[in-house]
Amino acid sequence: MNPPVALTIAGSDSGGGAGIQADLKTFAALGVFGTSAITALTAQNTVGVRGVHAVPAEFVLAQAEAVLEDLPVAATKTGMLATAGIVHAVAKLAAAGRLPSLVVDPVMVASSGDRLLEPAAERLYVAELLPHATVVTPNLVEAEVLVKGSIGTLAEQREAAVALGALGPSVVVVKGGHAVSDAAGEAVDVVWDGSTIHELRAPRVDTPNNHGTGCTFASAIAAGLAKGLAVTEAVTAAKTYVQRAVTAGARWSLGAGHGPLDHFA
Ligand SMILES: Nc1ncnc2c1ncn2[C@@H]1O[C@H](COP(=O)(O)OP(=O)(O)O)[C@@H](O)[C@H]1O
Ligand SMILES: Cc1ncc(COP(=O)(O)OP(=O)(O)O)c(N)n1
Repeated sequence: MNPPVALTIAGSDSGGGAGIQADLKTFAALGVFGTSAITALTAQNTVGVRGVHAVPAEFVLAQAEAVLEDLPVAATKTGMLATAGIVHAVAKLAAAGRLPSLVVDPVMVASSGDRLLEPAAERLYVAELLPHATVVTPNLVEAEVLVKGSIGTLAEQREAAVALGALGPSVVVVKGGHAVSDAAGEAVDVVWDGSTIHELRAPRVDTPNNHGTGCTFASAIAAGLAKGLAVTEAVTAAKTYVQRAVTAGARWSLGAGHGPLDHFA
């Protein structure tokens, strides 16, 4: 029997911890056949991003269309989209109904602090891409940019999730890997499912090896959707998967900075 197929539209992380590399490892670990459209090459390691070489938007589309016209893609995930041109092109594809079960991880800045998205592209997420998302998964900083407000408490994280829901996605997850003041010892993600809010909590793993957590979480959601899970089930399963990968990756010592997760734990 054929495996389910998922497509990731994201950037390459030469260090292997985040981006396309994390997405494809996640898909494979979860029994999903992964395909990709690469938006940018990054010269990156666990310490930081040394350079970004964006792919022209037309060639990102050419990759996605080559995959979509041949393979039975059941779920899609976007990560680093790099430029306003690429966000616009991907949004047009989504608006045409070509990107099934779309998980949008609005990657803006790496954990090292390096920018991964042109500032001019931020407003296009709101205006063009989020209305077509099945799930959007901003971290706290990305949620602050998208809702134009600051998030310092769990109550504000919840308010941001509701505000993002008004922008069009079916489900919103405001991730709490970057702690808020009243979530001591836990990584708390706030989920708005279209009508109600709930929290996904897990013990915060004390480790520097957290590079690629966001990419891994969003791809795990896409993998769950490709396998036919309901959206909130896919989100819950992704939280369990990322917790396992962070916990196992904490045993590793790869690189001098923020090391990768163990996707095959
Ligand atoms: N140290 C940690 N321990 C446990 N879970 C974590 C940790 N860091 C991040 N997570 C989880 O990983 C997922 C990605 O979150 P986050 O790190 O906020 O995203 P991003 O990588 O986009 O900044 C979330 O489910 C979050 O709760
Ligand atoms: C090519 C590329 N894409 C995305 C990221 C960011 O990864 P993410 O998992 O969102 O977060 P950090 O671990 O970097 O905080 C990246 N670094 N490179």
